[in-house]
Amino acid sequence: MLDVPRDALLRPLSRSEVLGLVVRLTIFGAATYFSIKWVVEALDPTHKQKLQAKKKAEQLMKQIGVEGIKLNEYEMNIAAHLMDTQCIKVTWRDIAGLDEVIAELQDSVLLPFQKRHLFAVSRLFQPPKGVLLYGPPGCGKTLIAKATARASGCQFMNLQASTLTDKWYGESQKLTSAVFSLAMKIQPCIIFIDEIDSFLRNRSSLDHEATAMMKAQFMSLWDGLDTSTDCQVMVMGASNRPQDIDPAILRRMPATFHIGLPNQRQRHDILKLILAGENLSNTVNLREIAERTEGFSGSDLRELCRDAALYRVRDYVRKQQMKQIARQLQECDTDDGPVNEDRLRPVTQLDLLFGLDKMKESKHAESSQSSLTEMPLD
Ligand SMILES: Nc1ncnc2c1ncn2[C@@H]1O[C@H](COP(=O)(O)OP(=O)(O)OP(=O)(O)O)[C@@H](O)[C@H]1O
Repeated sequence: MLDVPRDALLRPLSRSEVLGLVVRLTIFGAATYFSIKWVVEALDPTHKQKLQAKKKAEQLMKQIGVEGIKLNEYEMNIAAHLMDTQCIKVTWRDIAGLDEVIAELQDSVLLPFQKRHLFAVSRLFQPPKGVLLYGPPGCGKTLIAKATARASGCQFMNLQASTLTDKWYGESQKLTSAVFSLAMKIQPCIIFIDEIDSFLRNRSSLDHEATAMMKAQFMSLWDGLDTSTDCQVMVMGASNRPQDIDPAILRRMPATFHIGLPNQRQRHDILKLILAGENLSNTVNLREIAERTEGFSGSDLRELCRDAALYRVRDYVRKQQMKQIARQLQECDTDDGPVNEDRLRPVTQLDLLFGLDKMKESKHAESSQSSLTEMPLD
């Protein structure tokens, strides 16, 4: 053991010794703090993701003109899901056959946002805090959400279920709370949740504790939007399976819009819009195609038209190949004109009918596959 003289232990420390001790303690404290921070960050698998989200969020916030607002780590994470509505290409004119839905949406959802001063006089005029777009896949829900975002002039937060659910224990709740606090900070804001059924589905006893808590918290924060009359935040959900949504959530979305499979008139309008600007032959009769596409969604119709348009490209390529072969056989020189004419023939009714048959076949195969997978195994 070190033999320290008793006097040295008992005498008071000099000023420089105290100063030296304080400096050493501060350096030790700082080194410990940064080492622990470094270890925690190294152990956190989401650290890199968080840094990227922060960078993206900062960039986005600048782009959408939100500056000078202080955000915490979780709000930064959520801010990465904001969309620059000026960059959204979809407008109302890109949606066919849904004029009634669009008019209703404009009156009940957009007007209160756009003419805030007129609506401020009464609580009855407040925009709905929840809107649900529901219907089969491929019928225009996402198109409508995008066009709403563009027309509203609001900030638009585009959330996927996984943004809030695929997180460490406890993180989901912090992120959920960040969704609402960020929306309040940057309001007016629409929080859009695609496939809201997979995110806020019927609560069951099988729910993980964290999921159940996150849902309860989401609802209570949502209710909180109602407490202030000048709050300009709205949740908009889209779903193919509204029957799977928790009834408590459905109650919070009083404005519902059914976007179903298009009827014959709507199919005609959609076909006209999709084929606008295409080189069509005089033989094309879109009424006939609309009549023969019962059960097709807007997205099926787009696929049909795409196939039809491709047939002429295929024909063009074949024709060019045939011409080339003929030239080689005749061994003639090139002054007969260029081999590559750059004009495609117009789309004909036959192309559309071929596209229709192909689409019907693939839909048939799809439905027989799904009926096979739905068959009980025993
Ligand atoms: N009413 C419509 N007018 C014009 N195009 C449409 C319409 N409905 C669907 N489409 C076409 O189908 C594509 C898919 O539509 P959209 O993504 O909006 O469907 P959705 O209902 O959101 O489907 P999902 O539920 O699978 O997300 C669109 O990009 C568009 O090309």
